[in-house]
Amino acid sequence: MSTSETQFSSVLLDGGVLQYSTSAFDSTNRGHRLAKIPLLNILWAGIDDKKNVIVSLLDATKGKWVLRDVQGPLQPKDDTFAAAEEWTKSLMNVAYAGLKRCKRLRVLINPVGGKGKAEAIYAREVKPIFDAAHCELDVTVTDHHGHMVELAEKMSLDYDAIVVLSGDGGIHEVINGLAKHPQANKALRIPIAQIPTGSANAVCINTLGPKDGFNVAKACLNVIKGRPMKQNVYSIIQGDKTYLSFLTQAAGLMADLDLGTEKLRWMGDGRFILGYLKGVVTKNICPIEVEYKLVEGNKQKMISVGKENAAKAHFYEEDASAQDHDTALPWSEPIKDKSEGWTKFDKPIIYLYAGGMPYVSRDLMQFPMSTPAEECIDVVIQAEASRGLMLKATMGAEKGEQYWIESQVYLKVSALRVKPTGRGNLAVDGEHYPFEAFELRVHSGILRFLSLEGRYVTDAFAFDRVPTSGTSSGAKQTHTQP
Ligand SMILES: Nc1ncnc2c1ncn2[C@@H]1O[C@H](COP(=O)(O)OP(=O)(O)OP(=O)(O)O)[C@@H](O)[C@H]1O
Repeated sequence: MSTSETQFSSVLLDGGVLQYSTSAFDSTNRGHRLAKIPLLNILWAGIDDKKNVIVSLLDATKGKWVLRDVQGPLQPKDDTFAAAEEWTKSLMNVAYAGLKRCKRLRVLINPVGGKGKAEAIYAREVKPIFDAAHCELDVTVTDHHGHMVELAEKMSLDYDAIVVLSGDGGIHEVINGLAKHPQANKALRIPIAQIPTGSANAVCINTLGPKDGFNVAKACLNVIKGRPMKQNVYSIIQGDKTYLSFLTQAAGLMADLDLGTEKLRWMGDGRFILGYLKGVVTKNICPIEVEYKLVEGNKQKMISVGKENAAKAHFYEEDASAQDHDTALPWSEPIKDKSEGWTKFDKPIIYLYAGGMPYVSRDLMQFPMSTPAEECIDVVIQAEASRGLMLKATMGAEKGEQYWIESQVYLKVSALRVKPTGRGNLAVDGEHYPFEAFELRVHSGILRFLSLEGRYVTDAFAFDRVPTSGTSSGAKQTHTQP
């Protein structure tokens, strides 16, 4: 791309970066700072009514992400205008290469999730960024629990993405609403993105990485520039009801710590640590029987596949609109294989935790082997262990180090059955569910989350760690093989 020889002479496009001297746009700026902005961060380039060239961008050069308009007046010569127009068009082409511009967004805001600041965050940070990218916005603020289910169930399907300002409970409601939509197959294929305004915000932590998981501006950039990434969905059949889940199913300590700390939402994700410590002190045995269909139970084998998958992008190649939307939803078909191929877990359990994304919160990478690509769900069963070992499991939990603890059984399964034998808590995607028997199945190729990288960002996990002997070797897990 050529640059204009007028006031754009110091603007360069080099290696995917827009590089400019601040004086090129702003003659009042005497600093002449050299700014380098990745093309990814360019939201818009154009010429306004007053003949100002404006480039809207997210500037992260000083650590904090700031929405910035860099602009400069055109010189009153026709050829300058033509050159500037060509320049802005070229910049837009490279900044949006292969991507749709001016996305139509269905924005749903939960005003009570997390610290209860979603509406203020939307007005102050989110809307200005979406406006700068010329997105078309259709916004609703929820007014009761379950409202997102109702909105998703009835929504028009004419959107490029559903943007959820909420925690993971909001996403859970959206997918369950979409599943009830008269055109559920098509509805569930609309890409979903989260803006982190809940407590755990696992969708953001996994797709943007733990460092940027609470970065609202980057989450907005993901909405604008992200592409649909594969995301498994799990059907949970409980009695005569079917629910969908995308993140976790927890019973025992891990459910108690989530549901038992809901009144502490003001603490943000700190409430989960408090809940875990309380659970270690009481160390209750979870009254459940667990059966599963094993896909892989060897931690070392999982590591080699996991490492490969973690480095790849898992974007959908096909156009979502080209899908056959008339096929029956997979979970509406009856379960055929009632009895064959199931393995029963035969030890006392402190908790059962199944999940489809590595991070369940910023402080806990519970499922480091989880990738968007596999047709299975990762299951962790914490067999009865000493309090010391359970506390040890918190050390390095943000890097998934508890994976190596032997008493933590780690499995990849294609189906899971849980049957309570007493009283307790069941949390699905962090939401409260009846503590009753359920069966879970895995479904791939339906749901899409927006992502910039096409993978879960698990760089903190040491895939190349050499197992040592002793309580944390983990590699000796063999009793779960079929
Ligand atoms: N206007 C509202 N009034 C009351 N409850 C609401 C309203 N809107 C949404 N909710 C409920 O708020 C609950 C919590 O939402 P959400 O899960 O998104 O936040 P969180 O629990 O703080 O975050 P996370 O799930 O990331 O830990 C959900 O059960 C949802 O139904």
